Amino acid sequence: MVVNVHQFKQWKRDGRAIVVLTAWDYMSGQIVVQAGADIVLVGDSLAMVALGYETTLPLTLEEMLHHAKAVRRAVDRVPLVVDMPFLSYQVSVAGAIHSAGRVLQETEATAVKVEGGHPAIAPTIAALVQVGIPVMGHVGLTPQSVNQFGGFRRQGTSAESAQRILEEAKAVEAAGAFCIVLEHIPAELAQQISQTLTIPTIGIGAGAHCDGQVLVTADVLGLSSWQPKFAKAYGNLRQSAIDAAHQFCEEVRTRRFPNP
Ligand SMILES: Nc1nc(=O)c2c([nH]1)NC[C@@H]1CN(c3ccc(C(=O)N[C@@H](CCC(=O)O)C(=O)O)cc3)CN21
Ligand SMILES: CC(C)C(=O)C(=O)O
Ligand SMILES: [Mg+2]
Repeated sequence: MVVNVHQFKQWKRDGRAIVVLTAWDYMSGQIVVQAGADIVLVGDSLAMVALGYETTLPLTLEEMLHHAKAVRRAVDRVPLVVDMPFLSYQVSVAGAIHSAGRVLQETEATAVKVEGGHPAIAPTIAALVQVGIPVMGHVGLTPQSVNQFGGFRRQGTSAESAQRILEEAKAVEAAGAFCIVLEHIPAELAQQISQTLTIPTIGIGAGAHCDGQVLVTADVLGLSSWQPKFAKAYGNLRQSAIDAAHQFCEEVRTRRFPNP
């Protein structure tokens, strides 16, 4: 049965962990679907993982649409969430509806994800939900604010900023988001937010008390050239791939491939 986004609230009440994995093309989409992810996220981390940028900021809406369409061809029965790129939703509420509407229309995504909370983004989330676009929120380390933060730094480490992030999370829920990503914040803060909200929290570098977890799939596979400290590699695909490609190079140079 196809899961709809509202059922995840019941999963939270049941204590059933929600697993989110990212994808950036057809092949990575197939891999995470076959692995059994509950939600596939076309994260704007693809700017760094698949396109080689140093931050997520250069990714455009057009580029995201291109990647999300490829992922969609691999994702059939699992909810597909697409990150709204920097500048595609912050300028105005009407602009956000237009951008997010294009994502649903052109990629057949189930929902979009936007970074931030109160006061700037919550009204935008409410407007998207009102026109029928489900929204996943994202607070804490919101990578599109990397220049404001002065690096990909852990957020919510002072009492004041922890309070602000809690308020943002509440505003995101009140605006109608169906779930919320908590990124790179102290575990105790993530626990407090998870206990306060009725929508599920999806942690990344936010401790063990979130209702679900997300990681960038390239990190999980051990495929990334670089990954955050909080990520865990369950494989070593990068070295396996280099070894395989290197073996091909050697066999061609020594005339062992192709065989007669
Ligand atoms: N491969 C990959 N995995 C990710 O999880 C990920 C991306 N890319 N790109 C988008 C964002 C960026 N993320 C990041 C990136 C770096 C740190 C990190 O290493 N933070 C250091 C401090 C860095 C600094 O001060 O500049 C830390 O100790 O908190 C954390 C999250 C998470 N996201
Ligand atoms: C890591 C997740 C939450 C994300 O926003 C991304 O991949 O861009
Ligand atoms: Mg993102």
